Amino acid sequence: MDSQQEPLINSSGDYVPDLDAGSEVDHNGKASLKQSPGLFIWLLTLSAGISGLLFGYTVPVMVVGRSIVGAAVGAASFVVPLYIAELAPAAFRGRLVTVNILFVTLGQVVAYIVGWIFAEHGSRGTGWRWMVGLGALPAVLQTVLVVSMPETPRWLVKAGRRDTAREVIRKVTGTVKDAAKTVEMTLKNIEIEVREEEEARRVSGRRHHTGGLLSWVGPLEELFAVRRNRRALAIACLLQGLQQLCGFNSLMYFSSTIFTMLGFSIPTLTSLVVAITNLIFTIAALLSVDRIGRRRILLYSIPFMIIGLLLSAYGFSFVKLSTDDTTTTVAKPSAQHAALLILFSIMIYVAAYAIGLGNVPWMQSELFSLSVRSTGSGLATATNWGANFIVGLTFLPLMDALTPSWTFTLYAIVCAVGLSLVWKYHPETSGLSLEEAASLLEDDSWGVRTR
Ligand SMILES: O[C@H]1[C@H](O)[C@@H](O)[C@H](O)[C@@H](O)[C@H]1O
Repeated sequence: MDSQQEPLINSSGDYVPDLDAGSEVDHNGKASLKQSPGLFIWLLTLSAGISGLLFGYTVPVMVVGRSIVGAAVGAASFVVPLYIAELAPAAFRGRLVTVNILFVTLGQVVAYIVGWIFAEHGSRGTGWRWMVGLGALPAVLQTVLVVSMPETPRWLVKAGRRDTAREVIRKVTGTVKDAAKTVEMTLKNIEIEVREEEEARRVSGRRHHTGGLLSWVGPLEELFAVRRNRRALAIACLLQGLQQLCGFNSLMYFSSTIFTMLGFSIPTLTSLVVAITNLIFTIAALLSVDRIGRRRILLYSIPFMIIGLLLSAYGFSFVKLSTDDTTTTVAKPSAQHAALLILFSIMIYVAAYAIGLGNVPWMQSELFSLSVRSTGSGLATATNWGANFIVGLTFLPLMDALTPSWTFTLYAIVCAVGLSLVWKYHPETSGLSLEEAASLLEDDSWGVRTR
């Protein structure tokens, strides 16, 4: 497999199903997260994909296998944060969505370790099959757990199952002070929003197809026809696009290639440093995102990403490299300081990413009102995987064509543009109920207080 096939296999398929999954969950009371056939399709595709990777002997079969796994992962990456956001109490929503990302980053660390163990000690012929096959274990665990999970209260209210919705809210609220009052208020807010949306739809004359193949048309129309929905979509896609176009996953996919070029003796272990930094700072985000706020945490962290990228660009200007990953070009001793500088600046970049851009975009569902929440989140997730695909495919060619220094500078420019757009358009949504957060985008300043 050459360096061009590798990113193709890495990203193929991940963004394909998100739109579909979006309409599956919007459903207007006809399907649900748990009962939907989506779950079973997801499981089937995941098993089929993993089998393709396990038993495939040619690159095309592997691309197909990886695409199928990608389809399942794409759907899950959008449904899981949406489900968490709809279920979580406002004060903990950011933290709970970040728990999901924490497990993603933990999974990445485990994957690196498994990869390293099989690369060092496994058989050359079959070791890689174990690497991909072991991915089935967490999927099976997830399947077992999903069966016992409740529907979200918002879906239940829309489906006319008010008492069950109250029961779920009660369970989630627990025994906090004034719990009974909180439960009734939450339920009332959801009901008001559902009623207002039905009323708005009636006035505008828009009709939603309930269920069936065309169930995605109504929410899609409404997403583009209503100003606040368009704004929500613009912000969600901006963040998801930025999360990938800032270049982070080129480090995830190619850090061992980069560290080999820099002359580190065990590049897989050095890459592990990247994954572990990501994990540790995602924990920091978990502890602070609801307190600091989504907007502020992005405004504080993206400048450090820019600094990290520019420092690496500077470091790369001292090292002469070849991006051909089949040959190991050991850097001269004079370049060793530059290599350490690059490692250090990459860690600054990764830490800053993990605190902000790594997780805030996944809180996208709080920007959308209920009727378009899953369609909007689906489109934004598709933007994420689309951008991921582009970055995976272009990283090595860019390193060749522009030099590593300019490639990292380019990512810094993307971050700077993103930072200014976040400053201008991203409102603070932390601590607000989903209903309050979505209504922020009504006003002309997009809910942004720039002071
Ligand atoms: O939020 C996650 C996380 O930051 C991962 O580390 C990254 O690989 C994913 O692309 C991103 O969506």
